[in-house]
Amino acid sequence: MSDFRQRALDYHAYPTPGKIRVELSKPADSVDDLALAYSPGVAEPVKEIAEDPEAAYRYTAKGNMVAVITNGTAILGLGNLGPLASKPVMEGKALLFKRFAGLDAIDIEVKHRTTEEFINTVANIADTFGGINLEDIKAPECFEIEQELIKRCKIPVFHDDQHGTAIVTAAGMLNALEIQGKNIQDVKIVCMGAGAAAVACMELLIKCGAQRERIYMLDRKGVIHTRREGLTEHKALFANNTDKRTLEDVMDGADIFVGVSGPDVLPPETLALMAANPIVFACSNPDPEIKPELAHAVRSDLIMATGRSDYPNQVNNVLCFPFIFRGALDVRASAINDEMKVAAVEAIRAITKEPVPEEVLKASRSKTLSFGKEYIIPKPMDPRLCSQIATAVANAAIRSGVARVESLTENYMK
Ligand SMILES: NC(=O)C1=CN([C@@H]2O[C@H](COP(=O)(O)OP(=O)(O)OC[C@H]3O[C@@H](n4cnc5c(N)ncnc54)[C@H](OP(=O)(O)O)[C@@H]3O)[C@@H](O)[C@H]2O)C=CC1
Ligand SMILES: CC(=O)C(=O)O
Ligand SMILES: [Mg+2]
Repeated sequence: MSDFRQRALDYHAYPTPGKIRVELSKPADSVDDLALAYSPGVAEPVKEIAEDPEAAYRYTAKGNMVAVITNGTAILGLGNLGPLASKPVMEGKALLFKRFAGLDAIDIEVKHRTTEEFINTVANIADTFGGINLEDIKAPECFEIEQELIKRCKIPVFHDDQHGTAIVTAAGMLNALEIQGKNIQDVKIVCMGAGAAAVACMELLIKCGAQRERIYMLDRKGVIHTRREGLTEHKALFANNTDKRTLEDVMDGADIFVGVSGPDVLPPETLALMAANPIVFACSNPDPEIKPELAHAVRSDLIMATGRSDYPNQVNNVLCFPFIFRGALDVRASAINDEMKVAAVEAIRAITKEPVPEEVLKASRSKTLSFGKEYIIPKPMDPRLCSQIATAVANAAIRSGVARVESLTENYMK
């Protein structure tokens, strides 16, 4: 067994199995404490909440708690390994919510027969939480699940693999284009993968100025084109009127490659076909579409990003989901809308261009970091992410009318 694999297993197993636990926020030592916490005292907030459901935010942990909910059908790039196998990833998301945004998060892995059954399960427990982060649910079911839950729930519902990924990709991409001296309206984009992350990333890049007809999306069968039959609704949105059929065909002269598919699907000789000064986001986890070492060996004019922590330029939704929920919950937003997503993109971009604090250099084991090819996006451990993204998101929620409090109270890392 490799040293890293053993260390990863030991990290999860010792000294206590798993990565999260519940802790008490009130004293529970004396008879008096118990009389307040449980019977008879607990009856008082019960009656208040029965009269006014909003009182749950005052008397329970609801307002600072996110549910991380999955069915385990698209666990990272590992595929459909089922709900229980996804638990380490979901506990990991909960760890990141707490570590980076002070939010309490609990993982819920749902076994179900039909999409409707999954939706009903989540809708029926939604009121317990301040927000719902849907995770690692495969396309195309993820689209219907998210839309239906947004309709049925009074709290923000956000499919992280769609929108968290898209927000971070858009922020990193706009910064990378600036460095490469290219205009988003002119670039030819290849997107490997046509699932949750791919569709949302491309839709957000289009909102940022990319031209739909200059995007070539591929799934396991190759290029998605207008003469292909049996396309799902979301793939059909990206059907290109082209004679190109293979990855090699579309990579010829491409400016951008976004990989949200699976490991090692981009051969170095295909990368070599790209236009001058290309941008490659190989975001499949844990193994990217091409290893950075291989990519840099064939292109010295490249900007390269992966979804991993152990290379420069980590384009990963961890830069978004803790902070967008922090901002949304701080103003009790009823939803996470496009205005809030754009505010997050802009805040992430802006932080990258500011001087990097010493503690971030230390934590990322870097001597220097400044806006450039090896630093297109902030590091996840940067404490400015929480305050700046959450504030921008909360203010966007207030401006766009989905906040349920009138002003933002500083709530960070409570
Ligand atoms: N860095 C980050 O922040 C994030 C990275 N990701 C990564 O993106 C990938 C996809 O996740 P997600 O969108 O949630 O999953 P989905 O299951 O929704 O979509 C997967 C897509 O990838 C395609 N695909 C898989 N393997 C290949 C292959 N060998 N060649 C071509 N296409 C392939 C599938 O094709 P088909 O439709 O034909 O089945 C499908 O369109 C994962 O690797 C995941 O780790 C996801 C979210 C965030
Ligand atoms: C990062 C992430 O959410 C994924 O790879 O699925
Ligand atoms: Mg995911």
